[in-house]
Amino acid sequence: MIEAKKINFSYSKNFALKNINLRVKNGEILGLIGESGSGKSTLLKILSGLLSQDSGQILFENEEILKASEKLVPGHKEIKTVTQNNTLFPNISIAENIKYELRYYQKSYQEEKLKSLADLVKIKHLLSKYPRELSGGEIQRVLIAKAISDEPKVLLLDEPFSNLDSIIKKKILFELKDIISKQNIACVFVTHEITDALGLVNSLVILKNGKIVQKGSSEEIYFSPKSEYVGLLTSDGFIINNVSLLEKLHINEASKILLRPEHIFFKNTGKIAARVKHSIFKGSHFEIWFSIENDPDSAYYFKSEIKIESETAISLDFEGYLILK
Ligand SMILES: Nc1ncnc2c1ncn2[C@@H]1O[C@H](COP(=O)(O)OP(=O)(O)OP(=O)(O)O)[C@@H](O)[C@H]1O
Repeated sequence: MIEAKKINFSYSKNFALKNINLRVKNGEILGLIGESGSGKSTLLKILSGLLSQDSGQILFENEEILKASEKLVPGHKEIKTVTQNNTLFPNISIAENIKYELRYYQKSYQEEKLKSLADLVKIKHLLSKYPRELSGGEIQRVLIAKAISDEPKVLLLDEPFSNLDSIIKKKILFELKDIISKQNIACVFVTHEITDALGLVNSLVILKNGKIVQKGSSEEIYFSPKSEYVGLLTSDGFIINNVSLLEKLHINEASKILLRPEHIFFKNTGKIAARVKHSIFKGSHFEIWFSIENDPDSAYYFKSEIKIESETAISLDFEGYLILK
């Protein structure tokens, strides 16, 4: 288990992490989400022992770990981090790069482990190549294999899947979740792609300007965002807080709502008159962008199985939108 207690840290006057408390149990994944510059990577560096907090503690298996400034070699051997940076040795093969992590084990174990890791992240065909011969996504898969090779107790993932194709990414995410649960690893997963995180994590922490603004399960965060910031971070959506517009939309019970595409229904008998502006082909569906008839500057979209021509007059209903405080 890894835990952060009352962590404070600042680089300068411009940015600070403030009173960060979080805990990740063994076998669980905590998703760390926040806009660019909110402090996700900084927090990960503190958790991994690469950066020293100004105050507060990091506990690993209930014991405080030394700060980076208190150690000869920063970091912790049971805590592995994967970032987007290529940290492979350039002049040895991919197989040798991975086996380097396993250098204290017998040769037969190294070979066996290499084979199972290569199967897992689909890099069998790359083992004899050199890092310079690999694409960005292939390097990321090798880095993941390296990080989990020595079965760490804590795995910190800083957007390590950003270069992967969607199908292989999903496959690796599911398999990684399985490994984390079977090997009882505590994992913190930083991502911009909230859709990657929602189904993967056991809990989510949302950061804004170095502060935790909401914690909870994916469902809690998605269905009960405490603020505009959290609501818009977790999915596409529109904030409506203009009273006269809310009235025009027949929404009387709130002064601010989050309207997501899934809350908008195309109905012949809908209460709201709208006009289609664009139909954008998205493969599995069309994004139908429209404006409200009596507010021509408004721009919202819903998902539709069929294309609807621009300038078509349609009627809509809004159901299930979230009321924001
Ligand atoms: N070494 C540094 N020295 C000074 N300021 C820094 C340093 N590293 C990061 N910062 C600043 O600290 C803030 C938080 O940066 P951090 O990289 O933790 O954000 P992030 O949430 O991971 O962002 P992103 O999603 O863009 O990677 C930013 O304002 C950044 O400019």
